Order: sequence, then C-alpha cells, then structure tokens
Amino acid sequence: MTDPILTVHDLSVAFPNQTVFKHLDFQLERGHFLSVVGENGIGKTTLMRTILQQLKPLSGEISFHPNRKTVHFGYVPQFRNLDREYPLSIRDFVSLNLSGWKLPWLSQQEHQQVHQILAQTGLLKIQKQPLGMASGGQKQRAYLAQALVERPDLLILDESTASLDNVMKYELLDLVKQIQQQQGLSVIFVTHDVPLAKQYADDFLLLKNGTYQFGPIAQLPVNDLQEADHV
Ligand SMILES: Nc1ncnc2c1ncn2[C@@H]1O[C@H](COP(=O)(O)OP(=O)(O)OP(=O)(O)O)[C@@H](O)[C@H]1O
Repeated sequence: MTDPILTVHDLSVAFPNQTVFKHLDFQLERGHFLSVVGENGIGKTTLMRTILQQLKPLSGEISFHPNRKTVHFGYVPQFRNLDREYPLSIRDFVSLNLSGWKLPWLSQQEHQQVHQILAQTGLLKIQKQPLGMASGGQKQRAYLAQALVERPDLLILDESTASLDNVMKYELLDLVKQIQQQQGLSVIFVTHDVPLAKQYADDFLLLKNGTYQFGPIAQLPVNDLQEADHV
C-alpha cells in the first residue's frame, strides 16, 4: 500500500517563451528520498518552485496528503557564499524563521528546538561564531539546520551540495539521510550528481528534453543520462 505525501499529476509548466516540461506524473512516498536529476536548464528548479507554489502550472495538479495545510516545507537553497562580515551568529541564523524573532524572543520550547537541531547538525560548539566566518560545509549545515528547525514534513534540497567538496557533500547527505530515517522526513534532492543520487535516494525523477523517467533509484542510469529510457 502506498502512502504518498505529494502527488504530481499531468503537470505542465511554461514560461511565455517556452514550455519547460509537460504531462509530468510522479509521487513522493512519505518518508522517502527522491532525487531529481537532469542537465542544466532542463527545469529542476522550475519544478521545485511550482511545488513550493511560487509558480502556477499551465495545467495539471500538485496535491499534498492529507492536505496542503498539514504539510510543512523546509527549503535548503543552492550554496551562497555569504560575506565574511555577515553579522548573525550561527545560532541566530538558525533561529531566524522562528516566531521568537517576531516577538522578539524565543519561547522555552523554541530554545530547545534550536539546541536540538544545532546538536543534530554538529553546530553546537560553534553556535556563537559569526556565520560569515564559517567554512562552506558549516554554512550549508546552518542552512540545513534553519530549514529543519521548524520540523518540516518535506525537505527540499535544491542543488545544496553543488559547491561543496566531496567530503562535505557526503557529510551533509549522511546527515540528511540519518534525519530522514530517524524522523520519517520526506526529501526531494535536486542534483546533477548521479552517483550521489544513487547513493542516497529511494526513487528518482530524471528530467529530459520533452520527456522524463521516474522510478526506483536502482533503475537510474549512472553514466549517460542521454541513454535513459523514455516514459
Ligand atoms: N522566470 C523565468 N522566466 C523565463 N524563463 C525561465 C525562468 N526561470 C527559468 N527559466 C527557463 O526555464 C528553463 C528551466 O530552468 P531551470 O532553472 O528550472 O533549470 P534547472 O534544471 O534548474 O537548471 P540548473 O541545473 O542550471 O540550475 C531554462 O531554459 C530557463 O532559462
């Protein structure tokens, strides 16, 4: 029996000058890790923006289960190198979206949430350091912690490992995988890196020119995306 958190049905998205993809059908099972792969400019970020409801589809449907209100998103963007003078500490950066900043203090429960996520992402010892001075891998872990602190059901990683070296890439994804398995988090990981997708994902969505392939990760072609079967 399947238990999807997200169903995409017959989805087509277009900009005024081009259709990015059409008639896309796939599901994300609750607690699964889905890798979205494909070449530059094929539409991966456009699909994420449509799922995040920042873009309206031309046609088709995106449904969340049991409904949109009950599914909370976490989003980790592509690596952005922050200015070394960036003023917030790692802890304050991670707390940024919590309601305490509107009050402007954190509740006891929010303090605990921040503490727990800093510990989980290995940032506790350096929490007081300015984020701008952190290494690339630490910065990406801080983005991950910020996305996780509100306890999302669905985490979207949009090429979040793209500028990290190999060691840091695997460290970040080990951590995501651990949290996915421990907490039943559902994950969408956008990447160009097929071996990385192979190692961590349960399922894949391969976007290609005018077509796509969706299935269990074992069926994702490793070497040549051009050779992938069409659906
Ligand atoms: N706001 C926009 N207006 C018009 N065209 C757009 C817009 N955003 C993206 N596009 C175009 O849509 C296509 C898909 O872009 P998208 O950024 O989704 O690709 P991608 O697979 O994420 O690429 P990359 O791997 O390089 O990040 C590209 O041709 C891009 O130029």
